[in-house]
Amino acid sequence: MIQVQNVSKTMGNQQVLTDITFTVGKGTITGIVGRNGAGKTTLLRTMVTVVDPDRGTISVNGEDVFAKPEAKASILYVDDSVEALKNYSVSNVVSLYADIYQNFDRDYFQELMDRFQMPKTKKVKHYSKGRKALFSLILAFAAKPEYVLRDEPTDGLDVIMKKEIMRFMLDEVAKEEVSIIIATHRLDELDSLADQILILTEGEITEAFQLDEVRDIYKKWQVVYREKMPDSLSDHFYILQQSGRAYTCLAEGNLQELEVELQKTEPLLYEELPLTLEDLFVAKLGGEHIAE
Ligand SMILES: Nc1ncnc2c1ncn2[C@@H]1O[C@H](COP(=O)(O)OP(=O)(O)OP(=O)(O)O)[C@@H](O)[C@H]1O
Repeated sequence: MIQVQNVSKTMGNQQVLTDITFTVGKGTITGIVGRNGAGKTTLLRTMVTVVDPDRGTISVNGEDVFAKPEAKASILYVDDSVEALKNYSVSNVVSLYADIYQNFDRDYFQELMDRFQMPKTKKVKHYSKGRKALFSLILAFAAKPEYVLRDEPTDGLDVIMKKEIMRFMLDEVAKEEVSIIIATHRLDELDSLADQILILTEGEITEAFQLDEVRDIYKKWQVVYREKMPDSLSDHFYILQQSGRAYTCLAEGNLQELEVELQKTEPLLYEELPLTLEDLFVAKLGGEHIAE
């Protein structure tokens, strides 16, 4: 388990992180979502001790990462270092990783390279942008860490590569019990992926959700009426979108009771729609979009 407790950091004269507290369990995906400049990268860099917090503690499996540097051996921060190694050959990068990470598993590395049909190129620079992103993750997971920190995992990638990268991370969590912390400005990327979402706004966690809890509390329906939606309902439903007499709305609370109320109003039709994170945050934050 990673425990971040009351972490604050000022850089220059700017308060970049304020009293950050959260926990990351084993085999889970945590999304840290925030706009540009919210402090996501600084938070990840603090977790791997590249940045020293002014206050607060970070521990991994009960050990303070600043007091006991070996405690951070189980965390791997995937940054753009593959870009810096682009002139190296693939085999040199693998040797470098095997030297740095004690648990680096060459067989697993090869298995992943084969699974993703990575081209048999000599130098890293011959990989496309998408392949470089995949290669970074293959290296990271082959190092067998317990926790992987990934900043903007799909920035600048095409839709197919994005899906491939996200599915890869989900597979690793399911099969290898690794935990992943993803910092992103895109909430939609985390749909049906994250277990926990932390919203970072100007260095503060302003919302924190466990997704399985949230999905028990909210439901999204599309409802069509002959006339307009009765006022008795509009008090309990957050209207995400209205097109003529068709409403896309979010219900919060006792969902069974609310569905009975909905049926009583005799809509022409109503159907449940899949709930997205974006719906939730638009509703919860009063219409303010977080994702871009
Ligand atoms: N070394 C530094 N000195 C002074 N200010 C810094 C330093 N590093 C970061 N900052 C400031 O801290 C704030 C948070 O930056 P950070 O890169 O952590 O945000 P972010 O959420 O990752 O943003 P992005 O999505 O744009 O990468 C920004 O306003 C940035 O200018």
